[in-house]
Amino acid sequence: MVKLVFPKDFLWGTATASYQIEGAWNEDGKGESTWDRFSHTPGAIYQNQNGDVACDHYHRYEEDVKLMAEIGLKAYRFSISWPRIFPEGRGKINPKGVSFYERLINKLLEKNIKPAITLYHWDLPQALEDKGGWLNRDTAKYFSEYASFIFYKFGDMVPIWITLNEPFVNAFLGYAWGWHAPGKKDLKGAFVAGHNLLLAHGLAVQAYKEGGYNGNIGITINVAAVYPYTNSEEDLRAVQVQDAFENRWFIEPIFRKKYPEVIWKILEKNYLSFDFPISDFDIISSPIDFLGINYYTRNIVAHDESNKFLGLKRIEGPNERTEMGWEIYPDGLYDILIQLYRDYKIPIYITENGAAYNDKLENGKVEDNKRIEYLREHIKRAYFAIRDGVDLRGYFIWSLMDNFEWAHGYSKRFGIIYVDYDTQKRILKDSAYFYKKVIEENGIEE
Ligand SMILES: CO[C@H](O)c1c[n+]2c([nH]1)[C@H](O)[C@@H](O)[C@H](O)[C@H]2CO
Repeated sequence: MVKLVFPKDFLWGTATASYQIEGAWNEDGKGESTWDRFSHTPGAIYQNQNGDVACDHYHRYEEDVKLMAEIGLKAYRFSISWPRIFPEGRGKINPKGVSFYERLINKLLEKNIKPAITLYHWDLPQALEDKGGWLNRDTAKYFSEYASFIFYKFGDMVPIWITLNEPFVNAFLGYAWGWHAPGKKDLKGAFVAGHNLLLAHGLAVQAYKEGGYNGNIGITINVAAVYPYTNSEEDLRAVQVQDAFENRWFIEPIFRKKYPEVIWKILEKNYLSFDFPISDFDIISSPIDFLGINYYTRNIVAHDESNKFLGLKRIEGPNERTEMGWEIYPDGLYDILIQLYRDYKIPIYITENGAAYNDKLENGKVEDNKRIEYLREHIKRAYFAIRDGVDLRGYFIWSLMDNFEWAHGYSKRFGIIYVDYDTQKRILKDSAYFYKKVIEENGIEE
């Protein structure tokens, strides 16, 4: 067996998000978030579950950091709950919220685990949503105020900063299709929300750079490698359109100061015009230090004129799928890494990769062999991408522990740590021991 050894300082981590693990939804002065409101709305979430308690990480963070150290993590990606810091989104600060994150960061540093902070992972202060949320351009300014405060408090303690998690998902699932908070259904509004999210990103990057902090800042984008159903001209064009919409819409403004032309033309054809000030793109394209990508699966697309927006349809792939119904396609990770590095020549972190399986706790163990296989195959593709020239800096498994999977509630388990929600007991799955070995050996058997 050939050993695939990663670069010496390659960062092995896991990822979580505040609303999905913290609980304490209205404790110690925290303000309501859009996800508190959305998950309290009957019918929004599987079995009307919510994140009120989640993994109770707010109270159990010390135990959780100990488990991270037991696995040997080099880094831990987590998000800060904006309304836990600014209950109303801006103005009054909640000192108990600041103290929680200060204690968490110090615990991580004590264990030599690098904190990687996501400033915003979708839990917007409800008070700002009440003023229009991401449809209101002022929210971008409020975000930069929030970010500036967080940088002021933790900027010299934290080496990796991510402004936003997946603006595409927040904008389109939250403002176009109604599947996520705030549950709106307006396609034009989703593009406006997406633009204001990018503006918020750019303002936060400017604040970070003006602060002279010594870490790195970037953004996390969800990406799925795209393949044609056939090699027909029409299907090849469908690939271009899908790639531009789902992968590049939030990347091109940062690196090229404009939205992908192919989509812009479709919007104009559908009478969706936007008067985004050109000066916004100078802010949005403030130079970042890395691109974070979340990769889970690929898309196969075919031309479909009955789809009046993008003119395409998705085709199910032939391979095995995870509990989310997502096709397992590790080569897609290699392909998207090669494509993105070819186009933007910027350091990349895989800020999320992982799989949901119907894990069973039996005799105190969780034998999640399918997840181990999923992780092994994707880690191998990460290695091959580095071998072939990609400046890949790190890999974060989604997720450290089972948690609240948005509209699916607790029905999908992504963790390498099993959470018994009745007792809040944590049990390392076999995949945690697999990952411990990968980290110890800084590599994997081919
Ligand atoms: C296509 O998957 C997306 O890129 C994606 C998958 N995931 C995500 N984004 C989010 O960043 C996480 O909060 C989810 O818990 C996680 C698992 O669903």
